This record gives sequence, C-alpha cells and structure tokens, in this order.
Amino acid sequence: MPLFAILNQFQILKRDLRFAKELVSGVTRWRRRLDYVISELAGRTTESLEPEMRQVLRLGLYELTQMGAPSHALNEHVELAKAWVRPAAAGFANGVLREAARRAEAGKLPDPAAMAGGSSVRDRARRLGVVHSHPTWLVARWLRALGEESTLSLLVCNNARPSYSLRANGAALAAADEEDGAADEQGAATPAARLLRRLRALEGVEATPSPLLPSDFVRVASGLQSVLRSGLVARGLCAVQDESTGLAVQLLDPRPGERLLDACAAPGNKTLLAAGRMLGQGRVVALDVSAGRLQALRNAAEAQGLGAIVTTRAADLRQEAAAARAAADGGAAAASFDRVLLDAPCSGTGVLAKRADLRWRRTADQITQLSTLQDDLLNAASAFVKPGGLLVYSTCSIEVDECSDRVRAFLGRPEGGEFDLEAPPPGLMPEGVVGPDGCVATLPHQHGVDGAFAARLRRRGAAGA
Ligand SMILES: C[S@@+](CC[C@H](N)C(=O)[O-])C[C@H]1O[C@@H](n2cnc3c(N)ncnc32)[C@H](O)[C@@H]1O
Repeated sequence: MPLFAILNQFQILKRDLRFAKELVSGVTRWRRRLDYVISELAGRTTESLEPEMRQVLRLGLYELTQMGAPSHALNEHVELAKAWVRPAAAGFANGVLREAARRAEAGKLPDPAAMAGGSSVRDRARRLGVVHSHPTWLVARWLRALGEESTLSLLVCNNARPSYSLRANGAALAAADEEDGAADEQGAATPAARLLRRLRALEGVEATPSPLLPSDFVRVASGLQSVLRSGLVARGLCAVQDESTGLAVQLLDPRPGERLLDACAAPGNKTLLAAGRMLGQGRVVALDVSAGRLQALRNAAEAQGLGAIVTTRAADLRQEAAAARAAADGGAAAASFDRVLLDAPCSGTGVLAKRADLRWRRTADQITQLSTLQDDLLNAASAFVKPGGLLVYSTCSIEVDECSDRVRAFLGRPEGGEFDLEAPPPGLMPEGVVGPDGCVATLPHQHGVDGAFAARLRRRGAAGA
C-alpha cells in the first residue's frame, strides 16, 4: 500500500479514536440522564432491558443529542443492536431511537428537570441526580454537607470539560537547559518558568503559571495534545498532574537534607514533587503496597533525575508499623523521619470531573470501609515521625468523613496522643485554601482545581522540622 494511503488510514483511525473516546466518556458521564430519557421513550425502565440493548440505546441517544449526529447516523446503532443483541432486537432499537430523533427535532425530549417529587433531601437528590447524572446517595450527601447552591455548582463542574495542568520537573528541566546551553539565561528560573519557555515554542499551546502554585505548576488552557506529542512528558520534563495534588506537598514543605517518608506513594506524583524540592540532598523513602505501581514510580524518578535520593519499598504500611512497634526499642529507631506524607486511599470524590466512571463505582459503604483503612494507615504512619517532626495527611476526597473527621479521630486515639493539628506558617499556602481549622481543602467549583484535603500534624518533642 502506498505511504499516503497508510497515512490517510492512520488519520482516519485517529479521528475514529477521538470520536470513540468522546462517545464512551460522554455515555459514561451522562448515563443516568440518558437512562431517564430512554425509559420515558421506551415506556419501561432501562434495568428491564438487556444490558447490550441498554448500551446501544445510550450510545445512539448520546450521539444524537450531544454530538449533533444526523438522524440517519442512527442506522449504525440499529445495525449494532442487530449484531450485538440479536437480529430481532433491531425493531425495538429503531423505534426508540427514531422517536428520540423526532422529539429532539421538535424540542420535546423528556426533561428530567420537570420530574415530579417532594422536597425532602432524598427527593431533591434524586431529581438533581437524574438531571446532572450522579447517584442519588452522593448528591444527598453533598446537599447535607454543602447546601443546595454549592451542590448544584459542583454537579455542573463535574460534568464540564476538565482543565489540565502540568507539574514542571525542576531537576530534569535544569539538566535539559544545561544541555541546550540555556543554563545561564534560566539560572534562577523556577521549574514552571523553565517549562513555560519550552511550551511557548509549541504551536497551539496556551499555558500560564498556576495561580495556586506558580513555581511548580502550569495551567494549560489549550493544546494539551501538542504538549503530549512534543515528548516533554515522555522525556520526564513535566507530568500531567492537577495543581491540587501539589498542595499536600506544599503543606509538607520538605527541605534539602531531610529524611522524608511518602507512606502511600505510588504512582509517585507527590513523591516526585517533594523530591524535586529537596534539590538532590537528603533521602525520600517511597513506600506502597503495590509493587507494580512502585516500579512505575522508580522509572519516573530515574527519568526525572531524582533517582539518587528516592528509594522504593513495597510493603503494607500497617505491617511495617506493627513490626517497628514490636522492636526491642518500642519503635524509637523507626521514628526517624523529619516529614511523613500519608496520601491515603480514598473515594476520590474530588476528581469526578476527570474520572467519569468513578461516580458509578463508588458506594456509601465503601466510604465507611475506607474511613477504617484511613484510621489504620494514620496510626501506622505516625510511628515513623520523629519527635518534633511533621505528618501530613491528605486525600483527593471532599467527604468530611475521609478528611477532617479522620484527623479529629486520630488526635483522639493513643497513636495521635503526641500530635497536634498545626496551621500552616503564614505565607506557606496560597490564599483561599486554608480553612478556619487550619486544614487545606479545595472544592472543584470554588477553586477551579480538583477537590483535595490536607492536614499538618506536628509530633511533640525535640527540634521541629
Ligand atoms: C491515593 S493513592 C496515592 C497516590 C500518590 N501519593 C500520588 O500522589 O501519586 C493511595 C496509595 O495507597 C496505597 N496503599 C493502599 N493501602 C496501603 C497499605 N496498607 N500500605 C501501603 N500502601 C497502601 C495504594 O496502593 C495507592 O497507591
């Protein structure tokens, strides 16, 4: 086959891939609202349909109503029903989708906002849950915690196109500038300034320093695909990472020459930012129960020129702490780290705009189970903090039960007896992210970044870190 034909085919494949991605992520995000419309049109609940038929109708309806597909494109979905569900299913799919096309053209698609219902939290959560395509239990939680107006903004934000940021890798950028002979000119520049210089050379990329963490992060308003194609990420000069993840490291405030434990480290977004701040001096132990994800961290540390100070350890933090406490010295030797970061496993409700599927995979029971794990991990992490040292607890959740409640519970347990919740020193954190309790918290609709939480806990004793 001639080269131009192969390239042409490749273009088509790329276009198809983009289309397929948009379709799948859109259907995943808008699943509940789509199901409402389908059930109104079909006169039966979507749960009563075969799973494959449900998917065919969701795909067809989304393409028709959100991607501006002409009604003849629905033939593809009818053919899909024939092939995937069974030949006789084509008539049903055709009937529902043609009715959708007719009603859409007349501006009369079933509208969930007009759903009848009472004014209890549950009823309002159900209505908002269908209109904005979120599970009722989660909306009810937010209505209780945040109120109606804030919940509504959050729901809208979770369905909007997410914004992306890049973390600038200072060590790798400095080395690359040296190689390019730009070291003098860039000598005192921050990692973000070094990265911005490179981004300016790329066509179609609009980027500005992060308003929250301007030294390390860059906000990309457009052109993320060009950045990825440029090889800057593959070469380890930057990483796609939300600014909110940098807040926990900012609160931890690691310094050159210190010993730092990242107790739930993989895949290493925070470890690598922290290690970068240590300017090649000191030691970072990155511990995680997942050996596979730790290997990815190891590779990234090497690529970013941070391999010399980062050591990985695959282990369960709870077992490590139990072993340390059972030692003859009662754990005194293990309590040797100046700073410990516990970025705990959590529900991830702060990152729903970027993870379209997560809202459907989480349950209220999981939040309860995760809270127990978070308690156990906080107890364990505290064993490694030296007297006078710092423990930062962080999550990417916006649920109080996974955030400030866990900190309060820790301070009330024997393991937390030697710790105090400490407000960040003046000037350390950006404006608007520290609450009255001294904890750091972001909400996507208020801060324009993912939702996240971080608290700074100081162990009483000798010299402070
Ligand atoms: C929120 S993620 C950490 C993300 C990481 N800090 C970053 O910024 O890239 C939580 C991590 O905790 C790890 N984890 C869960 N249970 C653990 C345990 N018992 N001991 C150690 N690590 C654990 C998971 O494997 C997961 O990588």
